[in-house]
Amino acid sequence: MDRIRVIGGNQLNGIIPISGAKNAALPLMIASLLTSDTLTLENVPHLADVEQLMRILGNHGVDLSVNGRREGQTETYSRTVQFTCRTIVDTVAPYELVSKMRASFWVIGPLLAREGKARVSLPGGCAIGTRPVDLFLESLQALGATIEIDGGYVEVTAPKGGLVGAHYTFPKVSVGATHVMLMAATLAKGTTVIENAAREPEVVDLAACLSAMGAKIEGAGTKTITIEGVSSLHGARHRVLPDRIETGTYAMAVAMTGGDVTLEGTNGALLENALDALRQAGATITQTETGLRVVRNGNGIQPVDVVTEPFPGFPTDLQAQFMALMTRSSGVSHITETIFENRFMHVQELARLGAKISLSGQMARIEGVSKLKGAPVMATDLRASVSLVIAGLAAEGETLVNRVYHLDRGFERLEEKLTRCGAVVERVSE
Ligand SMILES: CC(=O)N[C@H]1[C@@H](OP(=O)(O)OP(=O)(O)OC[C@H]2O[C@@H](n3ccc(=O)[nH]c3=O)[C@H](O)[C@@H]2O)O[C@H](CO)[C@@H](O)[C@@H]1O
Ligand SMILES: C=C(OP(=O)(O)O)C(=O)O
Repeated sequence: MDRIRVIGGNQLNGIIPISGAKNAALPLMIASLLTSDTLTLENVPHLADVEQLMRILGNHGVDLSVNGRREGQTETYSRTVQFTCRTIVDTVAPYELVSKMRASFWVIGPLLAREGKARVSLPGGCAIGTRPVDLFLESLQALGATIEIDGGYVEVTAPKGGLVGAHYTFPKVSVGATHVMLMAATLAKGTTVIENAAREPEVVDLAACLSAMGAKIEGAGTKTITIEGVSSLHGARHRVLPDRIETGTYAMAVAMTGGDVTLEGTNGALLENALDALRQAGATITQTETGLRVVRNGNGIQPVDVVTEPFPGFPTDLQAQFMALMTRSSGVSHITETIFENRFMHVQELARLGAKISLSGQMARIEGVSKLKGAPVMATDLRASVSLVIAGLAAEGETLVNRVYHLDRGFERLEEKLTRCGAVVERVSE
């Protein structure tokens, strides 16, 4: 199994191209199930989750055509991919495919809207909490669907005349359930109003793509989204927005090691809250014409308290990385996780490197230390894994990060991007 070896101590200097966002690409790809025309997506990142979703979509009848790399900028693997689903050949999403990745459950919305039925395995994904699907089911029921759970599968059926628009208030903000209700409502009869909708940039990106496909959507990016159902959607061309979590991750890596890096092709407006925290920690961050420049020279890392919240709050997907940074701060900081109940699996691994962290319920207290020392570590989820790479970049000696497949789910060419900026990071196969 592959591992990532990090030799700490080097600053980061140079350019890191930011890829298309995993968490936007996945729902955008799923939206291709809503039309018999071709949906062309540019800037699709080359990630294990994207490849897995391609297999899942193929199973439903989506034909794929991959058209090479984007031009003009520093080379990335991000590609233009055409998705064409002339007919849905199977409305079953089987356990073997869905259990590997939570977002694959989201096919339930388009399959239901277009075919009137779906049978989708309950999902898998990162081990960061229980992650129920009650909000998906409740919101689809609001559109008239009937739901049964059978043998680990959700069986969902639309009423005879198809889904019907409705007014639904999410009792809790859910990114995935907002994506799914949004997609389903585009083909429902009449008007749907989603209250307490997720406001994440990835929801806005999906709404923009659906609108380009002929959907009538207002309010994406606010708490209330209104959708006027249409009888069919058509093809479109859409560019996946830059990955704000990858952006924040590399910004935190630079804040950790010191140096001067431009995160190319990204936009600070996607993660203002996290950038504010980084500025308080001592980094200088400026938007330039080509991307986001992150500099930390001379000054140390200041302790900063953060609380994870739905957008526009501090993202839970940057919590582990920020904790890694705080392990080297010059004081005591607190990080409170409010989204997932079990997203502190990196704490004990950071402790292997010498971090001083104590947990009390959903709050971590981090006492900064003057040095970390490399060690073998293992993470159980994607963002926790990359937090260990960040810690390793500032640790003395060698850090070996096991279970690299987590990293491959969400970071395109991580070791290459870091190495080009002066880090010593390599993949070792055994
Ligand atoms: C592929 C993708 O985009 N994944 C992101 C998405 O996950 P995902 O869409 O799964 O996360 P949600 O926003 O749905 O989850 C937020 C909270 O709502 C709870 N919940 C959710 C659905 C439900 O039916 N019932 C319920 O109780 C969850 O357990 C969690 O406590 O948003 C999360 C929160 O920003 C991010 O960490 C993930 O990276
Ligand atoms: C938690 C994540 O992914 P998923 O929702 O697919 O588990 C993530 O991207 O950090």
